[in-house]
Amino acid sequence: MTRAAYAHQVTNKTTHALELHDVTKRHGVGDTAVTALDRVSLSIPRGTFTAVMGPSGSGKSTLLHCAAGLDRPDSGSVVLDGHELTDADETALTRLRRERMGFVFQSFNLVPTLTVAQNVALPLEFAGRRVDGRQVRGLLARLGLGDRLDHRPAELSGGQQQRVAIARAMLSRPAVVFADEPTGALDTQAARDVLRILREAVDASGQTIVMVTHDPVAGAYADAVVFFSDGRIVDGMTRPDPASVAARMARLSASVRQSGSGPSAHVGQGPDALSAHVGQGGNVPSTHLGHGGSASSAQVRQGGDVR
Ligand SMILES: Nc1ncnc2c1ncn2[C@@H]1O[C@H](COP(=O)(O)OP(=O)(O)OP(=O)(O)O)[C@@H](O)[C@H]1O
Repeated sequence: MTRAAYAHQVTNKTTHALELHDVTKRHGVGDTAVTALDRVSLSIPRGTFTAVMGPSGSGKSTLLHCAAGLDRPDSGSVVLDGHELTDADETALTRLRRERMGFVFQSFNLVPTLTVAQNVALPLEFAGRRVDGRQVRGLLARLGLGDRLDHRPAELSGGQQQRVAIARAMLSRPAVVFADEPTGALDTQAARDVLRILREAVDASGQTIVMVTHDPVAGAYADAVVFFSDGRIVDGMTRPDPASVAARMARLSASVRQSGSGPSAHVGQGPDALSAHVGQGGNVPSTHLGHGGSASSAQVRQGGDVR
């Protein structure tokens, strides 16, 4: 490794949990090929909560898959917790996922035959690490499941099952928790409980969370929202509130409907080469959002618009 590359990794370790540089991912081949991510750059500071939003088909899931090493970009680089994923072989990726990432899915993905406590301990056991029963019980108690340790998933409500999945994702204090529509299958109250828990994990424990969601209320629990359209980051918002997020989403969806697919669906100021810098001021590291290219850049200030 060159000295510059080493310096980059060290810097990255102290500031950003996740960085995507100029990531492009195409699905399919020939005439039917789709560019799901188009030179996307994104830096997520440690201890922050980022929501990824955008119309259906805009590339959110592909982003999550590339960021978690579940899918390989065609070009560009992904660095998670200081580790370059794009160079890693499958064994190394599996280890990185087990040791440094947590996952929360819409459908909970709990093992039905295991108890709550066993489900939570499972990733650590897979990783061959010691499971501290006290830590498992303490975490579940904090998530309001202290009296459900020996229940099976089928004996829990949807919201309770998702809280188990969150405990499972967070037990090992991973560098990043990826949440894919974590409230999609929940009623309003259970969804709020889950979002509050995610928020608290960031505020109290410094957890880094990247969450894909369609729900403006969910997006508003994040520190920053990154808006996708046509495989590009086209907008960003810090200190989001549900009404502003809903308005941006409506604008994006209308723009996509008007223009169909293609670069004209791009929302934002300036030409195709848009980058948005989402900053929080002071010493808080900023989330840098960019779409590759050279021409224009934009700043999102606290709670403000891209300019
Ligand atoms: N395996 C695949 N083969 C071919 N095309 C794909 C594949 N996966 C995704 N795509 C296409 O890539 C684009 C981005 O898809 P992606 O699932 O990332 O979008 P999304 O924003 O997560 O959508 P949704 O909100 O509907 O889940 C879409 O046009 C989709 O049809």
